[in-house]
Amino acid sequence: MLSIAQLAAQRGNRLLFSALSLTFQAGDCVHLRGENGVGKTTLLKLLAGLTQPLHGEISWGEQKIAKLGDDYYAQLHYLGHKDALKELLSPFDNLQLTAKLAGNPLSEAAVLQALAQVGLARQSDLPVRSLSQGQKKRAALARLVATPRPLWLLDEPFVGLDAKAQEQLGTWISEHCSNGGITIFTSHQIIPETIPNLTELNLSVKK
Ligand SMILES: Nc1ncnc2c1ncn2[C@@H]1O[C@H](COP(=O)(O)OP(=O)(O)OP(=O)(O)O)[C@@H](O)[C@H]1O
Repeated sequence: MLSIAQLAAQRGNRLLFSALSLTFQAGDCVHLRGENGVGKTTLLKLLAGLTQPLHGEISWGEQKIAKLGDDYYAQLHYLGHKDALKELLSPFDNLQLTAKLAGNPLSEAAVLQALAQVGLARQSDLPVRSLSQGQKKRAALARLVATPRPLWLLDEPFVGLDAKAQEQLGTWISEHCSNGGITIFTSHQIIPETIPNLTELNLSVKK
């Protein structure tokens, strides 16, 4: 369970939201909505432990994430606007390196299988800089399928993907939540119908 209590966030000198209290249970699949600049990315970064709140607490289970540190990071996948890929390395090397740095090394077969699942079997050895935007997004998404983690925090994960890949990602999100995972994602796009049980959280009306 992920919970936030009396959370307030400020960027620059602007208060984005305050007194935000929410609980996300196992199986929750949440579409974080709201107008540009309302603070959706900021909230995802706070939940990922990448930035600090002005006030309030975020807890995973019974413990504060600030206290859990690496034990909390090992529970989540965060995919931001930037794909966090090393442009000179291949999708294969990127995925293997990321998994190793996170303390979950993957076998060569597991890396290749994940890349095949995201449709990059033929591009697995090309430098990321030579891939299209959608292929780069797929390379980043390979982390989700390669290493199971209960919490997925995804910022605009559908951007750059073709219709089929959007549907596929929708299916993975849906399966993840059906299996007791939590997914919180932002999207200004139409959500694929492959995510049937979606909760909407509009940050504009929570402010
Ligand atoms: N590093 C920063 N320094 C100062 N202000 C920032 C910084 N990052 C974001 N902001 C401001 O914080 C506000 C919220 O930004 P955020 O990216 O969280 O919005 P968002 O709801 O995700 O928007 P969008 O729908 O456009 O992606 C914006 O007004 C933005 O200008």
